[in-house]
Amino acid sequence: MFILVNLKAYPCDPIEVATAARDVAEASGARIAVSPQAADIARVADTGVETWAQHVSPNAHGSHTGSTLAEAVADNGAEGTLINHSENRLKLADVDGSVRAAERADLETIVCANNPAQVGAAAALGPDAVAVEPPALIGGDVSVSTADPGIVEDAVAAAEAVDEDVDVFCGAGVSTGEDVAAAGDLGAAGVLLASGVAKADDPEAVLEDLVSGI
Ligand SMILES: O=C(CO)COP(=O)(O)O
Repeated sequence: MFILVNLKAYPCDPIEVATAARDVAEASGARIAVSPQAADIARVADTGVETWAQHVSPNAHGSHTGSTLAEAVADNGAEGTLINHSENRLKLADVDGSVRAAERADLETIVCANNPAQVGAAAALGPDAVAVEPPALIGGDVSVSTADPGIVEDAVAAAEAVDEDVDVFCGAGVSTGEDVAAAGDLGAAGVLLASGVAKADDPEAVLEDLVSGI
């Protein structure tokens, strides 16, 4: 199970989370990555933790003010990128363009989707993985794997029907090792989470609990 911590725009210390994630990953052998604000990618990557961007734009080099260039995040240490999110919704054509931009820059890709139908559409674009995250459960206390296990199973089936090589992650409300174990039992290859770590008083303790569920 891959644990990807999306820091969104939370007011946490990205370096504190990154060093905790690095240490827990090293001690446990688990794969843990941190996805900070774009401006923090280089210093988060400097800690040695696996670092992901939260977004890349569909465009390549050129006259694109305000874009987040895939090549730029890769040059600054990102190894992968999230694409699309319930909180940053893209048109399908832009999801496609961002997956292609990430491929050009050798970034691994996870496309986020709200439901199994979107998972199928996203899987057709050939990312490395898709993540199903029901918007109503994002930021809540109950994990998707407990509140709506069927949506995870349906997402796994939807992706498999389109492309067996596309992994499925789940996210929303994940905060414990039990949540991670339940997600794995439902067929997820990893979890995407945010508030459980970004808002924690002790991010390292939460990460240690999370890896106990792998
Ligand atoms: O949106 C999410 C990760 O991308 C999930 O957020 P929470 O873990 O805060 O529910």
